[in-house]
Amino acid sequence: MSIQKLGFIGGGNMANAIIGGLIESGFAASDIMVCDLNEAQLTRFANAGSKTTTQAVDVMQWADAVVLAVKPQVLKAVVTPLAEYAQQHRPLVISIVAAIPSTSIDQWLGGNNPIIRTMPNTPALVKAGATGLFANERTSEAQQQFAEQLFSAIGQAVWVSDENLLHSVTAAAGSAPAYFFRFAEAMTKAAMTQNLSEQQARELIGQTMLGAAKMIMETDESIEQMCKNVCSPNGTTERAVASFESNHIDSIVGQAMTACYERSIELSEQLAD
Ligand SMILES: NC(=O)C1=CN([C@@H]2O[C@H](COP(=O)(O)OP(=O)(O)OC[C@H]3O[C@@H](n4cnc5c(N)ncnc54)[C@H](O)[C@@H]3O)[C@@H](O)[C@H]2O)C=CC1
Ligand SMILES: O=C(O)[C@@H]1CCC=N1
Repeated sequence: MSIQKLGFIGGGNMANAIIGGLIESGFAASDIMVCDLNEAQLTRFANAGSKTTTQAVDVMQWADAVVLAVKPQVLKAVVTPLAEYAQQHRPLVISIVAAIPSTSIDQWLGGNNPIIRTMPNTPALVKAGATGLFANERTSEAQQQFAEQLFSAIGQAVWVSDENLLHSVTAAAGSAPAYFFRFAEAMTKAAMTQNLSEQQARELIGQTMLGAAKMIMETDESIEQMCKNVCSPNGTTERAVASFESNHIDSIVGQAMTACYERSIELSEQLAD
Protein backbone atom coordinates (compact mmCIF):
# COMPACT_ATOMS: atom_id res chain seq x y z
CA MET A 1 0.00 0.00 0.00
CA SER A 2 1.45 3.38 -0.95
CA ILE A 3 1.43 6.02 1.76
CA GLN A 4 0.13 9.45 0.84
CA LYS A 5 -2.34 10.57 3.50
CA LEU A 6 -0.67 11.46 6.82
CA GLY A 7 -2.71 11.87 9.98
CA PHE A 8 -1.74 13.32 13.35
CA ILE A 9 -3.52 12.56 16.62
CA GLY A 10 -2.41 15.52 18.72
CA GLY A 11 -1.67 18.90 17.20
CA GLY A 12 0.65 20.45 19.76
CA ASN A 13 4.22 21.72 19.81
CA MET A 14 5.92 18.70 18.29
CA ALA A 15 3.23 17.94 15.72
CA ASN A 16 3.31 21.59 14.66
CA ALA A 17 7.10 21.46 14.23
CA ILE A 18 6.94 18.29 12.14
CA ILE A 19 4.03 19.49 9.98
CA GLY A 20 5.62 22.92 9.48
CA GLY A 21 8.86 21.31 8.34
CA LEU A 22 7.08 18.83 6.08
CA ILE A 23 5.06 21.54 4.33
CA GLU A 24 8.22 23.63 3.98
CA SER A 25 9.89 20.62 2.36
CA GLY A 26 7.06 20.31 -0.18
CA PHE A 27 4.68 17.83 1.50
CA ALA A 28 1.13 18.78 0.47
CA ALA A 29 -0.78 20.32 3.39
CA SER A 30 -3.97 18.82 1.93
CA ASP A 31 -2.50 15.33 2.43
CA ILE A 32 -2.34 15.98 6.17
CA MET A 33 -5.18 15.65 8.69
CA VAL A 34 -4.70 16.80 12.28
CA CYS A 35 -6.87 15.83 15.23
CA ASP A 36 -6.84 17.80 18.45
CA LEU A 37 -9.37 18.32 21.22
CA ASN A 38 -8.41 21.97 21.38
CA GLU A 39 -10.02 23.63 18.36
CA ALA A 40 -7.72 26.66 18.75
CA GLN A 41 -4.77 24.34 18.14
CA LEU A 42 -6.39 23.23 14.88
CA THR A 43 -6.80 26.71 13.38
CA ARG A 44 -3.14 27.01 12.37
CA PHE A 45 -3.29 23.70 10.51
CA ALA A 46 -6.56 24.57 8.77
CA ASN A 47 -5.08 27.91 7.74
CA ALA A 48 -2.15 26.04 6.19
CA GLY A 49 -4.58 23.96 4.12
CA SER A 50 -4.61 20.74 6.15
CA LYS A 51 -7.74 18.84 7.15
CA THR A 52 -8.67 19.08 10.82
CA THR A 53 -10.97 17.23 13.19
CA THR A 54 -11.62 16.79 16.88
CA GLN A 55 -12.33 13.08 16.39
CA ALA A 56 -9.32 10.74 16.38
CA VAL A 57 -11.39 8.08 14.59
CA ASP A 58 -11.57 10.36 11.54
CA VAL A 59 -7.77 10.25 11.31
CA MET A 60 -7.60 6.49 11.84
CA GLN A 61 -10.15 5.89 9.05
CA TRP A 62 -8.63 8.39 6.58
CA ALA A 63 -4.85 8.22 6.92
CA ASP A 64 -2.39 5.76 5.40
CA ALA A 65 -0.01 6.64 8.23
CA VAL A 66 -1.08 7.91 11.65
CA VAL A 67 1.31 9.90 13.86
CA LEU A 68 0.55 9.60 17.57
CA ALA A 69 1.48 12.98 19.05
CA VAL A 70 -0.33 13.26 22.39
CA LYS A 71 1.35 13.20 25.77
CA PRO A 72 2.41 9.81 27.16
CA GLN A 73 0.01 10.12 30.07
CA VAL A 74 -3.07 10.11 27.80
CA LEU A 75 -1.90 7.82 24.97
CA LYS A 76 -3.58 4.63 26.21
CA ALA A 77 -6.94 6.35 26.66
CA VAL A 78 -6.66 7.97 23.25
CA VAL A 79 -5.69 4.92 21.18
CA THR A 80 -7.60 2.09 22.89
CA PRO A 81 -10.99 3.18 21.41
CA LEU A 82 -9.35 3.21 17.97
CA ALA A 83 -8.40 -0.49 17.97
CA GLU A 84 -11.28 -1.66 15.76
CA TYR A 85 -10.40 0.96 13.15
CA ALA A 86 -6.72 0.09 13.31
CA GLN A 87 -7.59 -3.57 12.74
CA GLN A 88 -9.89 -2.72 9.79
CA HIS A 89 -7.76 -0.08 8.09
CA ARG A 90 -4.32 -1.08 9.44
CA PRO A 91 -2.46 2.18 8.81
CA LEU A 92 1.23 2.55 9.54
CA VAL A 93 1.38 3.84 13.12
CA ILE A 94 4.19 6.30 13.81
CA SER A 95 4.55 7.29 17.47
CA ILE A 96 6.48 10.36 18.58
CA VAL A 97 5.35 9.75 22.16
CA ALA A 98 8.18 9.56 24.65
CA ALA A 99 8.76 6.41 26.67
CA ILE A 100 5.75 4.31 25.59
CA PRO A 101 7.02 1.07 23.98
CA SER A 102 5.69 -0.17 20.64
CA THR A 103 4.46 -3.36 22.33
CA SER A 104 2.04 -1.37 24.50
CA ILE A 105 0.82 0.72 21.57
CA ASP A 106 0.33 -2.48 19.56
CA GLN A 107 -1.62 -4.09 22.41
CA TRP A 108 -3.83 -1.02 22.82
CA LEU A 109 -4.53 -1.02 19.06
CA GLY A 110 -5.59 -4.67 18.98
CA GLY A 111 -2.34 -6.33 17.88
CA ASN A 112 -0.45 -7.00 14.64
CA ASN A 113 0.03 -3.31 13.85
CA PRO A 114 2.99 -1.94 11.87
CA ILE A 115 4.50 0.55 14.32
CA ILE A 116 7.49 2.85 14.00
CA ARG A 117 8.48 4.59 17.19
CA THR A 118 10.35 7.84 16.78
CA MET A 119 11.97 10.43 19.01
CA PRO A 120 12.10 13.73 17.08
CA ASN A 121 12.85 17.26 18.23
CA THR A 122 11.49 20.74 17.60
CA PRO A 123 14.18 21.99 15.17
CA ALA A 124 12.14 19.90 12.72
CA LEU A 125 10.24 23.17 12.31
CA VAL A 126 13.21 24.63 10.41
CA LYS A 127 14.06 21.29 8.75
CA ALA A 128 17.01 20.82 11.11
CA GLY A 129 15.52 18.18 13.39
CA ALA A 130 17.19 15.06 14.75
CA THR A 131 15.02 11.95 14.97
CA GLY A 132 15.72 8.47 16.27
CA LEU A 133 13.55 5.73 14.74
CA PHE A 134 12.72 2.11 15.64
CA ALA A 135 10.52 -0.19 13.52
CA ASN A 136 8.66 -3.20 14.93
CA GLU A 137 8.75 -6.49 13.06
CA ARG A 138 5.39 -5.87 11.33
CA THR A 139 6.56 -2.85 9.34
CA SER A 140 7.36 -3.36 5.66
CA GLU A 141 10.44 -2.06 3.90
CA ALA A 142 8.23 0.48 2.12
CA GLN A 143 6.79 1.70 5.40
CA GLN A 144 10.26 2.08 6.88
CA GLN A 145 11.37 3.97 3.77
CA PHE A 146 8.37 6.28 4.11
CA ALA A 147 9.20 7.05 7.72
CA GLU A 148 12.85 7.66 6.84
CA GLN A 149 11.86 10.00 3.98
CA LEU A 150 9.41 11.81 6.27
CA PHE A 151 11.94 12.54 9.00
CA SER A 152 14.83 13.07 6.58
CA ALA A 153 12.75 15.83 4.98
CA ILE A 154 12.89 17.70 8.30
CA GLY A 155 16.43 16.89 9.38
CA GLN A 156 18.59 13.90 10.34
CA ALA A 157 17.00 10.46 10.74
CA VAL A 158 18.90 7.82 12.72
CA TRP A 159 17.63 4.23 13.06
CA VAL A 160 18.16 2.20 16.22
CA SER A 161 17.76 -1.59 16.27
CA ASP A 162 17.15 -1.75 20.04
CA GLU A 163 13.99 0.17 21.02
CA ASN A 164 15.44 0.83 24.48
CA LEU A 165 17.99 3.14 22.84
CA LEU A 166 15.14 5.61 22.29
CA HIS A 167 15.54 6.50 25.97
CA SER A 168 19.11 7.55 25.11
CA VAL A 169 17.91 9.34 21.95
CA THR A 170 15.47 11.29 24.12
CA ALA A 171 18.33 12.50 26.34
CA ALA A 172 20.73 13.18 23.45
CA ALA A 173 18.27 14.72 20.98
CA GLY A 174 14.56 14.77 21.83
CA SER A 175 14.97 16.90 24.94
CA ALA A 176 18.31 18.40 23.95
CA PRO A 177 17.14 21.54 22.14
CA ALA A 178 16.10 22.75 25.61
CA TYR A 179 19.68 22.29 26.86
CA PHE A 180 21.02 24.53 24.09
CA PHE A 181 18.24 27.07 24.50
CA ARG A 182 18.99 27.29 28.23
CA PHE A 183 22.74 27.64 27.53
CA ALA A 184 22.03 30.38 24.98
CA GLU A 185 19.79 32.11 27.54
CA ALA A 186 22.66 32.09 30.08
CA MET A 187 25.10 33.40 27.45
CA THR A 188 22.64 36.15 26.51
CA LYS A 189 22.32 37.27 30.14
CA ALA A 190 26.13 37.37 30.46
CA ALA A 191 26.55 39.20 27.15
CA MET A 192 24.11 41.85 28.26
CA THR A 193 26.16 42.46 31.42
CA GLN A 194 29.01 43.15 28.99
CA ASN A 195 26.91 45.83 27.30
CA LEU A 196 25.64 43.99 24.21
CA SER A 197 21.95 44.49 23.48
CA GLU A 198 19.67 41.44 23.72
CA GLN A 199 19.23 41.50 19.92
CA GLN A 200 22.99 41.74 19.30
CA ALA A 201 23.55 38.88 21.75
CA ARG A 202 20.81 36.76 20.13
CA GLU A 203 22.28 37.23 16.66
CA LEU A 204 25.89 36.64 17.71
CA ILE A 205 25.15 33.67 19.99
CA GLY A 206 22.64 32.10 17.65
CA GLN A 207 24.99 32.30 14.67
CA THR A 208 27.92 31.00 16.74
CA MET A 209 25.86 27.99 17.89
CA LEU A 210 24.75 27.40 14.29
CA GLY A 211 28.34 27.64 13.05
CA ALA A 212 29.69 25.28 15.69
CA ALA A 213 26.88 22.80 14.89
CA LYS A 214 27.67 23.00 11.16
CA MET A 215 31.34 22.32 11.92
CA ILE A 216 30.33 19.22 13.92
CA MET A 217 28.05 17.99 11.12
CA GLU A 218 30.20 18.96 8.10
CA THR A 219 33.79 18.26 9.14
CA ASP A 220 35.60 15.16 10.40
CA GLU A 221 37.60 16.98 13.06
CA SER A 222 36.97 15.70 16.59
CA ILE A 223 34.85 17.99 18.77
CA GLU A 224 37.66 18.03 21.32
CA GLN A 225 40.14 19.24 18.67
CA MET A 226 37.73 21.88 17.36
CA CYS A 227 37.49 23.21 20.91
CA LYS A 228 41.31 23.24 21.23
CA ASN A 229 41.58 25.10 17.87
CA VAL A 230 39.75 28.06 19.44
CA CYS A 231 41.95 28.10 22.56
CA SER A 232 44.91 30.30 21.61
CA PRO A 233 47.70 29.64 24.16
CA ASN A 234 47.39 32.06 27.09
CA GLY A 235 44.53 33.74 25.25
CA THR A 236 40.93 34.52 26.11
CA THR A 237 39.19 31.22 25.36
CA GLU A 238 41.45 29.17 27.64
CA ARG A 239 40.14 31.21 30.57
CA ALA A 240 36.52 30.47 29.68
CA VAL A 241 37.14 26.75 29.17
CA ALA A 242 39.16 26.60 32.40
CA SER A 243 36.17 28.14 34.19
CA PHE A 244 33.87 25.50 32.73
CA GLU A 245 36.29 22.75 33.85
CA SER A 246 36.63 24.12 37.38
CA ASN A 247 32.83 24.14 37.59
CA HIS A 248 32.69 20.49 36.49
CA ILE A 249 30.83 20.99 33.19
CA ASP A 250 30.96 17.25 32.35
CA SER A 251 29.27 16.45 35.65
CA ILE A 252 26.63 19.15 35.17
CA VAL A 253 25.76 17.92 31.66
CA GLY A 254 26.00 14.25 32.66
CA GLN A 255 23.65 14.71 35.59
CA ALA A 256 21.11 16.52 33.40
CA MET A 257 21.13 13.87 30.69
CA THR A 258 20.94 11.09 33.29
CA ALA A 259 17.89 12.79 34.83
CA CYS A 260 16.27 12.95 31.39
CA TYR A 261 17.12 9.31 30.59
CA GLU A 262 15.87 8.08 33.96
CA ARG A 263 12.59 10.04 33.62
CA SER A 264 12.02 8.38 30.24
CA ILE A 265 12.46 4.95 31.82
CA GLU A 266 10.27 5.96 34.77
CA LEU A 267 7.45 7.05 32.41
CA SER A 268 7.80 3.79 30.52
CA GLU A 269 7.51 1.77 33.74
CA GLN A 270 4.53 3.83 34.91
CA LEU A 271 2.53 3.94 31.66
CA ALA A 272 3.39 0.85 29.61
CA ASP A 273 1.25 -2.30 29.79
N1 LIG B 1 7.86 18.90 22.55
C1 LIG B 1 8.94 18.24 22.13
O1 LIG B 1 10.03 18.82 21.95
C2 LIG B 1 8.83 16.77 21.88
C3 LIG B 1 7.70 16.06 22.23
N2 LIG B 1 7.65 14.71 21.99
C4 LIG B 1 6.45 13.95 22.34
O2 LIG B 1 5.39 14.44 21.55
C5 LIG B 1 4.16 14.29 22.25
C6 LIG B 1 3.45 15.61 22.27
O3 LIG B 1 4.29 16.51 22.93
P1 LIG B 1 4.05 18.08 22.73
O4 LIG B 1 3.70 18.34 21.31
O5 LIG B 1 5.20 18.77 23.33
O6 LIG B 1 2.76 18.29 23.67
P2 LIG B 1 1.58 19.34 23.51
O7 LIG B 1 0.88 19.37 24.82
O8 LIG B 1 2.09 20.59 22.90
O9 LIG B 1 0.64 18.64 22.41
C7 LIG B 1 -0.19 17.56 22.73
C8 LIG B 1 -1.53 17.84 22.07
O10 LIG B 1 -2.37 16.70 22.23
C9 LIG B 1 -3.68 17.19 22.32
N3 LIG B 1 -4.55 16.14 22.85
C10 LIG B 1 -4.69 15.74 24.13
N4 LIG B 1 -5.61 14.75 24.20
C11 LIG B 1 -6.04 14.53 22.93
C12 LIG B 1 -6.98 13.64 22.33
N5 LIG B 1 -7.69 12.78 23.09
N6 LIG B 1 -7.16 13.67 20.98
C13 LIG B 1 -6.46 14.55 20.24
N7 LIG B 1 -5.55 15.42 20.74
C14 LIG B 1 -5.37 15.41 22.07
C15 LIG B 1 -3.59 18.43 23.21
O11 LIG B 1 -4.71 19.27 23.05
C16 LIG B 1 -2.29 19.05 22.69
O12 LIG B 1 -2.54 20.01 21.69
C17 LIG B 1 4.52 13.81 23.66
O13 LIG B 1 4.27 12.43 23.77
C18 LIG B 1 6.02 14.07 23.77
O14 LIG B 1 6.64 13.09 24.59
C19 LIG B 1 8.67 14.02 21.37
C20 LIG B 1 9.79 14.69 21.02
C21 LIG B 1 9.98 16.10 21.28
O1 LIG C 1 9.88 16.73 27.57
C1 LIG C 1 9.29 15.75 27.09
O2 LIG C 1 8.81 14.83 27.75
C2 LIG C 1 9.20 15.70 25.58
C3 LIG C 1 9.88 14.43 25.03
C4 LIG C 1 11.21 14.92 24.47
C5 LIG C 1 11.07 16.41 24.43
N1 LIG C 1 9.95 16.79 25.00
